Order: sequence, then structure tokens, then C-alpha cells
Amino acid sequence: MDAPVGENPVAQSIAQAMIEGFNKHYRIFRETSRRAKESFEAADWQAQIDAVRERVQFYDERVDEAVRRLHEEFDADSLDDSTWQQLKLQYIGILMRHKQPELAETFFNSVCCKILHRTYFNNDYLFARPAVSTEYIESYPPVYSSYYPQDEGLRTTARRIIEDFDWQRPFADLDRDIDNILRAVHEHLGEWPDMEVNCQIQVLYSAFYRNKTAYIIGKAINGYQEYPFALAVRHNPAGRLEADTILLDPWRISVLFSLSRAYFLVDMEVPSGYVHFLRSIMPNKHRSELYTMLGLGKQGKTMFFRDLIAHLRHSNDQFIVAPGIRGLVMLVFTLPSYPYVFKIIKDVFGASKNMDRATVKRKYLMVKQVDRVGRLADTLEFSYAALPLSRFHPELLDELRALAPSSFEIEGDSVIIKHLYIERRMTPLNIYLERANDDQVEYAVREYGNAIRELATANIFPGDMLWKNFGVTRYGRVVFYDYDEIEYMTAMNFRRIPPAPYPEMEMAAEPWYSAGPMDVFPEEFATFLLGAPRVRKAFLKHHRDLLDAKFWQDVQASIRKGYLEDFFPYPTELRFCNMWSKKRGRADQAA
Ligand SMILES: Nc1ncnc2c1ncn2[C@@H]1O[C@H](COP(=O)(O)OP(=O)(O)OP(=O)(O)O)[C@@H](O)[C@H]1O
Repeated sequence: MDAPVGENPVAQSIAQAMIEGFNKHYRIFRETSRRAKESFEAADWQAQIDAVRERVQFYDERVDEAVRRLHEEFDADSLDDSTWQQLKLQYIGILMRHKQPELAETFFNSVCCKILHRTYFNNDYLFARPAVSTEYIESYPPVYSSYYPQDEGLRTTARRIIEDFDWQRPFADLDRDIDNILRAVHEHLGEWPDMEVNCQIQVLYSAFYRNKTAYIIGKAINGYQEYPFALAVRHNPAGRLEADTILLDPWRISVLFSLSRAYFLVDMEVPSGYVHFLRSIMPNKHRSELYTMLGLGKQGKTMFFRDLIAHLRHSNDQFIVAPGIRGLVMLVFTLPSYPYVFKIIKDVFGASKNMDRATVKRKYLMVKQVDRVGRLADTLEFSYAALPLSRFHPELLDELRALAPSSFEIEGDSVIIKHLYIERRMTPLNIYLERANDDQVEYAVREYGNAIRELATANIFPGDMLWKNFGVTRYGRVVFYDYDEIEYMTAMNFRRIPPAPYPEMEMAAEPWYSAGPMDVFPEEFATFLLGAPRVRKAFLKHHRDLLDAKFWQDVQASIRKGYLEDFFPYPTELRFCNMWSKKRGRADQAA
């Protein structure tokens, strides 16, 4: 379909400027993702981490640029209603042939929202819902390639799939890797099914890069059955490539896409095609989460919010204060029927919190930029989010008025929240521990310590390690979610408590040693963490070393040497090197 013929040349020019802004954004985004292959080949892990961090800023930079251009070239504040309406139509016309129309619509919204007054935030001017379909968009290179094992046999097909990624670094022993892959698949299936006429293996064109791993993601189709897989490829200690594992359970693949990990770098011409394919593997993963994990966070947010609004239309429970200990910095509420919490920065913080609003925001942004190693919950940040007033419990409205009056306004039947973080709801660890039996306490305390260790090795010091600041996910993982005191490990000064000059000083209310703002005394952790006997016992059994400054100093030293720890988003027992280390045999010859 051709673009609608515009009678308004200004609208036409603005639409053109707008799409140029978006195209520039996507070009830079894609170049960054494309470089991930080279960084992987060069074992330049720092470049992978930097790319993820830098990419977070791209979107806002391009939106600001487009807003400036609209002001300078088109005097954007003075546009009349008909131009705005025409503009949207003109833009839709351009998008009919675009490869990323859903992203470009979101970009349009972001630019317009910075110019228009909120009363104009409706479907006449903005894309309140998608106007251009993302179905059947052609892509070059295609979103996925198909391989036909009945022509050449599974072994040759598997080899070709891997070789087609054309990594400029040799495999240590590709035959052995293919043995391992086929053996794992055979064990998973129990027996090799007969190949049906439609037997094929579809493989997403770009690998998914994150930290030190490249994932080949695809699915085999045979008759009516589909078998998804994610093959992890890594460097071995000698710097050769090696298949590390193949994940075959859809839920394990979906754990790779958990929001508590870093976003992937993937070179996509048509991202909606990737999302569509991934959803066929993980139907329970929401599209918004997939967009987010592909580094397209703004699209993830847009889709998340549309879903929330749809959910509100189809439910009738109320927003209530989140269960647990109230925050000193954040006012946290939730909607019981929806698995997320909503966090608003309070106007005045509790007395012990010596920081301002900008610092809190900076800390939350930092979490989006680092490797979250499966231990930091991802947050979606919204400005001016409108939620229905009738769904707010009176007690929550009272808290909002008392604690965050400057952060919201009531306009008609909406509560407009000026700034909001949204994240997955978990069971706060303090609540979990209160209800847990002894085994569960031991498990959770062990997980908690592991979370702290892993964060430390990833150069993150949580700051406030109280139990209430961690949550337990539906998969039983312990994840940190209170970021206002988070710091880089390397910024901290871990110290041992100096001996008291006189023994009686140890009993005094005030400490005999002074502490700078970045000083941490790990021996003190025991005082505020280990009051409950069951918790204390489990902690000392598994994590006693966390109470000693030496653990922390050693981790710092290793980070400073540039060592990047390996974090596996799958159990290490599933690594081929551990699976059959004792008796590594040939894969079933039937393959
Ligand atoms: N993702 C979550 N899932 C479930 N409950 C949560 C979540 N995030 C926060 N909460 C609840 O809200 C409370 C306050 O949240 P949070 O710790 O983020 O606020 P804070 O003001 O930064 O806290 P602090 O006073 O420790 O700095 C938590 O103790 C917990 O009960």
C-alpha cells in the first residue's frame, strides 16, 4: 500500500524527519549488536559488557535529537491539531514498508510525548495500540534458516548449522562436540523418532551473544512435534571454540531469557520475527520481556504497559501496599492479580538514608547497565503513568498523599504517577524465612550467600544486605531488588575492625573506630543479619567467610586484575565437560 497522499506538506516533512531519527537509532543499535560477533571471536569480553551498557543510552539520545530537530526546523510547539493528526497518518504510510514498524511507532510516541501536552496522549496523535502489523515482514538475511536432515543426516546437518555461523576462530574438536550434542539430544528424547517428510531444523540467523557465550537458538520440527534448543558455544581455556551444552527443555531456555540477567546482543533486521520465533519456543514468555531481553527495552516497556492496561480492564482487584517491611526510600505497591510491584521514590527518606532522589535514580540505572548475573531484578522505568483511580485502595492513597505527594497527581479518574519503577514481584526473603521449615531456611540462606558472592564477583556490592532487600523468585532463586545503596565493589574499602585500645570500649554504645563513607566492616554483618538461630546456623555453615574482610578484598583484587568470572545461566552439571566426564562415548550411531 502506498503512503496516504498528504495535503499537509509540513506533516509530511515532520514524518520524514521522525523516521530519519528512528532509522539512525536502529542503525547504531544494530551496529553495536553486530560487533558482538567480532568481540566474541576476539575474546574481548569487556567489549561485550561495554556494548550492553552503552546501548541502554542510545534510545534517549536519539529521541532528544529528534525533539530538538522538530523544535528547530518545525517550531513543534505551534503545530495545530490537524497537522498532528496528518503527521500520524503520514508516518503510518512510511511504516507500511518498514522492517521495524513497531519500534518506529514507539519512537514516534516517545518524541511526541516530549512535545505534546498529556491531554493529547490519545490514539488520534499517538500509537496507543499498533497501527502497522508486524506479521510476515520480509527480512534479509532471513530471520531463520532451515536445514533438512533427511537429505544429509543429522551429524552433517549439525555440523553445517554450526559452521554457518562462520566464527573466525577454530573449534577445538567439532566432531567431539557434535557427538556430545547428539548424545544429549538422544538422552533427552529417549529414542530417535522416524523422520517425517517435513523434518527440518530451523535456526535463528544471528547468534545470541552475552558475556563469554554465544547461543545458537532454534527448533527441530518433525511431523506435528517441535523440539526447541539453545546451544551454548564458548571458548575453552586454550582459546578454541567448544560447544558447552545444549538446552532442550523450554523452561531452561526461558531461564536464559530471565530479566535478572544481562540483555543479549543479537543482529536483527526484523526483530518482530525473532520475537515471534522465540515465542514459539517459549509461549509463556511475554513478548514485552523478549523485546527487553533483546536490548529493545523501550519496546518492552510499551508492550508491558499496554498489557497492564488490558489486564486492568479485565480484572477488578485493587492496588495495595506491598506486603513486607515498608521501605525507607521507596513506596512499594502491587496489584495482587498481576505479578509485578510498583515503586515510587518517596519525598522524604528515612533518617538513615543519606542520599537524594537523583542518586536513587542513578543506582537504578546502573542496574540496567551491568551484568545482573541472575541476581538483580530488572526494573522498567516509567514517567507519567496513568492508572485508574478507582483501583487504588484508600490505604494506599493515604500513603501516597503522606509519603510521595510530589510524585503523583489525580486528574479526573486517573492517578498520574510522575515517576515509577516496575519489577517482578517476589516473596521478600524475610517473609519467606519466617514461614520456612528448617530445610527451606538452609536452602534460602545458602542461596542468599551465593547471590552475594556472585554479585561481588560481578563487581556489585549490594550495600544494604538485609534479608528484606532480597526476594525469592518462582524458580526458588534469591534475587536482590533494593538498589539505593548499591555500589561497584571496587569503590568500597573493606576493613577489619581494629582491636579496641581498652577492653571496656567493646561494650560501649559508640564504636572506638571511625569509618569513612565507603568503609565496610564485614565482621559487623553478623550483628544485623544473624539474629535468628536457624538463620545463623545455616549462614555460618555455608558462608562464614563473607564475615571476613579478606573474602571481599580478594574479590576486589581479582576484579582489578581484569578477571571476568564465568556465570552460567544453566546448572554446571549440564555442561558437556561435566556430564560425561568419566565415560565420554560416541553418540548413538543411529544418528
Ligand atoms: N520485587 C519485589 N517483590 C516483592 N516485594 C517487594 C519487591 N520490591 C520491594 N518489595 C517490598 O517493598 C519493600 C520496600 O522495597 P525496597 O527495599 O525496594 O525499598 P527501599 O525503600 O529501597 O528499602 P530500604 O529501606 O531497605 O532502602 C520491601 O521490603 C518488600 O517488602
